[in-house]
Amino acid sequence: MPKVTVHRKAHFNSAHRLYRKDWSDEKNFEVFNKCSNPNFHGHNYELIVSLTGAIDKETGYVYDLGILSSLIKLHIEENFDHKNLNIEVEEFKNLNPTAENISVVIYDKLRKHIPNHLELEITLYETPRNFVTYSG
Ligand SMILES: Nc1nc2c(c(=O)[nH]1)N=C([C@H](O)[C@H](O)COP(=O)(O)OP(=O)(O)OP(=O)(O)O)CN2
Ligand SMILES: [Zn+2]
Repeated sequence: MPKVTVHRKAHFNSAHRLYRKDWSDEKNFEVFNKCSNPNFHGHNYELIVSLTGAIDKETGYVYDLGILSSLIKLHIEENFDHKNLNIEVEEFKNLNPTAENISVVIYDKLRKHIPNHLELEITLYETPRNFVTYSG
């Protein structure tokens, strides 16, 4: 049975600040540099959600990309788009919103809505040149 991967792209624009509350501004600047600016900065995040599995004999689908698009809109875009991640998104109130941590949060939010037999991979571009992947 061949396994095929389907991908859906999405995007959201968010502000964030990389820092630790228990460090001084100086120490945060030493480690996170300009990304620790106390006044925040923003990114146009590009997200790719990938599902791998067998092709369903009846539908010819691995998974309906229309349903995947709706899941991403409901669970990711509505929570993250045009938000300050540190202040407005519960998951990052005590978690540094690095691309690594954001991709794990996205994975955890989507995993529970995706059938168990499908593998899920998150690819998150923070800038056109900085991106991370996470697959659980
Ligand atoms: N491992 C990680 N490193 C960095 C992260 C991250 O999430 N994980 N994030 C940042 C900052 O958010 C920063 O804002 C990224 O912007 P920048 O350094 O300007 O990235 P560019 O790709 O635009 O930079 P160029 O060097 O001009 O290509 C930093 N590191
Ligand atoms: Zn940043």
